[in-house]
Amino acid sequence: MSWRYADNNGPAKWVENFPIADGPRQSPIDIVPGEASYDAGLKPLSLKYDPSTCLDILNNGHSFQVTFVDDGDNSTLTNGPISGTYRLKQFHFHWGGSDDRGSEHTVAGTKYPAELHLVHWNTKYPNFGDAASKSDGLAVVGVFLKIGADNPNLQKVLDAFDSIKAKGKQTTFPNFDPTSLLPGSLDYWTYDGSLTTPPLLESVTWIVCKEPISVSPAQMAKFRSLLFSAEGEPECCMVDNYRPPQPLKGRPVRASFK
Ligand SMILES: NS(=O)(=O)c1cc(F)cc(F)c1
Ligand SMILES: [Zn+2]
Repeated sequence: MSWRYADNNGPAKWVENFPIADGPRQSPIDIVPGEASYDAGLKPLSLKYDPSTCLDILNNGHSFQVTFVDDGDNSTLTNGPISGTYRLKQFHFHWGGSDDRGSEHTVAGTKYPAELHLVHWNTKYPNFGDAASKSDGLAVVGVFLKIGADNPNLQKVLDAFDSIKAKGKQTTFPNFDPTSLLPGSLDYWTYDGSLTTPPLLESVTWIVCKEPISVSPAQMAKFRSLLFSAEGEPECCMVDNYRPPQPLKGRPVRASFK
């Protein structure tokens, strides 16, 4: 099914082919800080990434993603709200057609221009695909991007865009350290949710960082230079590739900080 983000194939239509879109633990959500409950039992996040596991960068037609070798425990997430070890599989972003929108999660209704997702899978399962179908299979760390100073670490990713402009294009992307994209504080909110794109599987422990990282207006323009379309197809700019907030349906949102 060729889902996208336009009126005819976007988030409001996904339920036709993916009925879980109306499920009990869908993502993203609007995070209301005043309604989150501080949980002193939540541990700090332990993110330990090995740049040598960074493999390539790909335009998959919905976003671009940087993919990692995940055949060992070289790049992992432990502690935080999760138990066990989760391996980094890929990271990708969601962004808007202008700086007033683009993030998937919102904070008391505030939209950020973009949101980074670092996707990890639970090593109690044999691989990512299997984990993605389990209620405790995935853990995604979300980081908001806020307009401000140029971000030199992000620029390394943007510099690869000329090679992956169209859907299906891929190029090698060695030795990138995703730690360089994390904010100074790893204070976070956490709740049980889902993939925010089809198949919308309800297998994600969401870990959303309170502190954003910076992105400059020129860097945001670079995000918008990618295409949803493949070579030879009519050019369609890759923008507004975000799902809006979904009903909380009674789920608790916990904060790791006061
Ligand atoms: N956008 S997201 O992080 O929820 C996500 C991650 C993933 F690995 C696959 C998906 F289809 C969606
Ligand atoms: Zn995502």
